[in-house]
Amino acid sequence: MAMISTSQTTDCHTSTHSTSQNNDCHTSTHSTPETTDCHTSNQSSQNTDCYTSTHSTSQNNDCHTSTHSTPETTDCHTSTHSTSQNTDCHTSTQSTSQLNALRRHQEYGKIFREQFGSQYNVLVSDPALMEEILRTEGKFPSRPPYESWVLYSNLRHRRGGLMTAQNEYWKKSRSTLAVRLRPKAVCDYVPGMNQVCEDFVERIAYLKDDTGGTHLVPHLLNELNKFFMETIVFVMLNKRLGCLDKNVSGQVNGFIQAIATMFLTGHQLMVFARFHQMLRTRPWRDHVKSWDQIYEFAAQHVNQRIDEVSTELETGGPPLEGEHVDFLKYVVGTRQLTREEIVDNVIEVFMGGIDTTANATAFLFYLLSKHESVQTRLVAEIDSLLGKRQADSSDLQQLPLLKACVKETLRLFPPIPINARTTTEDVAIGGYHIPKNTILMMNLYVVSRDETVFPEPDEFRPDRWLRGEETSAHPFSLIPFGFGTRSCVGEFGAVSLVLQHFRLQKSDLFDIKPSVRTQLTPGPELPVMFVQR
Ligand code: HEM
Repeated sequence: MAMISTSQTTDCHTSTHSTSQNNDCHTSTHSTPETTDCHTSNQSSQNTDCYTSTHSTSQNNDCHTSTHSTPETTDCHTSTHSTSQNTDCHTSTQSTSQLNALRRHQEYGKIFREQFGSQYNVLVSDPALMEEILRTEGKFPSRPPYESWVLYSNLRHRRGGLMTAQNEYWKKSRSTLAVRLRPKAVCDYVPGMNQVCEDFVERIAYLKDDTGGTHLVPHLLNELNKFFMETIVFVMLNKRLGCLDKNVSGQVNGFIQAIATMFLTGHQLMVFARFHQMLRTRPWRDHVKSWDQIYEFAAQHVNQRIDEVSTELETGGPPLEGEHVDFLKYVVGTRQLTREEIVDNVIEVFMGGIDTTANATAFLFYLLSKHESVQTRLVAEIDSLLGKRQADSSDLQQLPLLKACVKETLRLFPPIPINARTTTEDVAIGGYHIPKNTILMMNLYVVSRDETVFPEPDEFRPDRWLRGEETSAHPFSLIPFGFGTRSCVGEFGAVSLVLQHFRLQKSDLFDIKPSVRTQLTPGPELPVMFVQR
C-alpha cells in the first residue's frame, strides 16, 4: 500500500488544494469557474463503504479531468501517491479507507462532488466550510441516518430514536433526553460511575496475562465495550448489568455480541441496504436478527425501569426543584414520549454511546502506551491532584493534560471520521450552489491529518492543546462530537482511574490495524500492556 509522506502532502496542499476561497488549482482550471459547481468524481459503484468508496480515476472524464490543466493535475496526482518508501509507524496505523479519503481530497481539493447512483454527495475537508455548513443549518438539522437502521425500524413499525429521528419527532426526543445527558447532569452520577471504573480496573487485573508475561488483556476492545455499556446503562437506567462480573451472564454476552453483529452488518449494508433487504441477503438477515436481540434484551430492562419510576412518580409526585432525578424518571416525568418512543430512544443512545467511547479509549490507551514521556507527565498530574482518591466531577478542569490527551486522541482517531448533513433546501457553501437533498460529508479525519491545519499532523502531541501552546487552528478544525443542536449528547469519561492502577506500555508483539467498521476502530486486540503500578 502506498503511504503518504507528510512533506509530499504539504506540496500537494499548498500547490494545488487551497480550496474554499475558490482560488485553488481545481477551481482556477475549471471551465465553469466561480460559485457554480464543485468538482465531480464519479464513484465506481459497488463499494461497501460509502465514506471511503474508491472512485475509479479512469471514469472521471467529466468536469474533473476534462477541465483540468493536465500538467498540474498530474504533478499533484503523482506527488501524493508515489511515496511507498515511507515506513513511518504513524502512517502505517492509518486505515486503508482513511488513506483513500486523504488521497481523494489531495487529488480533488477540499470540496468536491461525487455522484452515487442518483444521489449527489459533496465532500468537504476544510474547517471554514464545515463551520459554514453547521452554522447555517435550519431548525431541524438532518443527518443522513444509517439506512439499515431506518429499514429495520420500518420493518418492526418502530419510530427509532435520536440517532435516526428527523424533524419534529427528533426535536421532541432531543429536548426530552439531552437535558439529563449534559455534562452537568451526568456529574450527579459520578460516584456510581467511579464504582463501575473500580470494577473495570479489577477486571483488567484479573484478565491481563501475567503468567505468560505479555501483560496483554485479550479482546481489550470488547472489554472496553462492556465497561462503557455498564456505565451508560447505569447512567440511563440506574442499574448494573453485570458486564464486568468475573462470569458475565449468557444474556449479557448475547447482547454484547448482538451489538457487535449489528454494527458489522450495518457497515456491510452501508450501500444498497434496500437491495439487501429485497434480496434477503445474509448481511440483512443477520442485521435484523441482531437488532431483534438488542431490542428484546434492552426493551425488557427499559420497560422494567419505566414501570418502577412510574410507580415512584405516582406515589411520590413530581420531583422537587433542585432534587437529583435519575435519567429515566426525568424522561417519564415529562410525559413527552410514549413508552415505545422512550424504549427506541434509549436503545439508540446506547448504540450511539458505547462503541464510540470504547474505540476512543482504546486509541487513547494505545497512544499513551506508545508515548511513555507523555504518560509519565500524565501520571504525575493525576497523582499530584488525586493521590489515591477517586476523581470527582470538579477534578476534570484541573487535569489539563488529561483533557489534552483526550482531544489529541480524538484528533488523530475520530471514532466518527465523517459527519454529515443532508441539505433541506438549496444552500450556498464556499460560494458553490448546493441543491436540496445533497449529502454534505465533513471529513473530520482528513482535516485532522492536514498539515496546513495541524503542524506535524501525524504526531501525538497533546501539548498543542495546552495553554500557552494552544494550536492556532480554526475552531472547527476539531469537532469530534459535531456541532450545534444536532451534536453529540454524550460526554467522554475519564481514564484517570486506570492510570492510577496501571502503567501502560506498548507491546512489541504486534501493532494496531485501524479500520472503519461503521466507526473508526483500532481492531479487537490492542498491543497495550497493563503493568501494575
Ligand atoms: C468519544 C465519544 C463520542 C464521540 C466521538 C461521539 C461522536 C458523535 C458525533 C460526531 C455525532 C454526530 C453529531 C452531529 O451530527 O453533529 C454524535 C451524535 C450522537 N451521539 Fe455521540 N459520540 C461519543 C459518545 C457518545 C455517548 C457517550 C453517547 C450517549 C451517552 C452518545 C450519544 C449520541 C447521540 C444520541 C447522538 C445523536 C444526537 C442527535 O442526533 O440529536 N455519544 N456523536
